[in-house]
Amino acid sequence: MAKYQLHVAHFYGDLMNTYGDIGNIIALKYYGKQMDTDITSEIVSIGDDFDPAKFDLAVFGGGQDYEQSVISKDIPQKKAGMAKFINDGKPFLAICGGFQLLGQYYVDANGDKIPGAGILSHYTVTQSQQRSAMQNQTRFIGDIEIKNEETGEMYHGFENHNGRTFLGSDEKPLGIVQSGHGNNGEDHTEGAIYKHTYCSYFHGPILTRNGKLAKRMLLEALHNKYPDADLSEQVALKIKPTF
Ligand SMILES: NC(=O)CC[C@H](N)C(=O)O
Repeated sequence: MAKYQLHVAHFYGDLMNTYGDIGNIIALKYYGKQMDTDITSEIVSIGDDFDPAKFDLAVFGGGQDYEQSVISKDIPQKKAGMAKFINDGKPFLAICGGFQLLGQYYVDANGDKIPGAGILSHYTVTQSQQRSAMQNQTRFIGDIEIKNEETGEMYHGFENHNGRTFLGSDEKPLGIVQSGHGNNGEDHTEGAIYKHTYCSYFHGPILTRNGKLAKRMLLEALHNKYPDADLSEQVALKIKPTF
C-alpha cells in the first residue's frame, strides 16, 4: 500500500466520457503511483448524493448536448456539495461539457439554454450567438496548444466543441492559445482556473498528455488531506510521462 490515499469523485462518469476522458482517472492513478499515492475513484451520477467530505479530487468529463441536458436537471441536487468542494480549494478537473456545466449556462447547438451549476462565473453560448461576425464558423475541432501565464507551462490537447465560453472576472484562463481556437476563438483564452478548479476544452485526455497539470492537482490534494506531511519528495519529483 502506498503512503498516501486520495479518493476521486468522477462526476457523471457513465454519461460524460468524450474521447475517453476517463483516461484522466487512469492518468491520476499512474502519476499517483510515482508520488507514493494510491488513487481510488467512484462515479457520482444521476440520483446519487454527493458528500464533498468523502472526496479529495473531482473529475467531470465532456459529453454531447443531449447528455448535458439530462445532467443539468440532476445538478441542483449536488450543487451545494460541489460548491463547498470547490470553495474549500479541493482540486477539480472539468472538461468541455463538464466545464460548461460548472458555469452559469450553456446554449446548445439548437439554441436551447441549459442551466449550469452556476458555481463558476463563465457562461457558454452557441457559435451563432457569438458576438463577433463568425456566423459561418462551425465547431472548433483540432489540435491545440496553450501556455499558462503564471508557470510558463505549455499544455497540449485536442478540442472539439460547439460552445463558445466567456470567462468571468474572478476566473483566469488555464492558458493563452498559441495554436488552435480555445474558449471562444476571440480572446485567446483557453479553459479556466478558479481556486484549485481547472477547466479546459482539452480531450486527449488532458492529464495523460500534461503530467505537470496532474502533478499540480495531486500535490494540492495531498497538501489539503495531509497538511502536516513532508511532501518535499513529491514536490521535487520529475514525473515520468505516459508516453
Ligand atoms: N466535447 C464536448 O464535451 C462537447 C460539449 C458541448 N456539447 C459542445 O459541443 O460544446
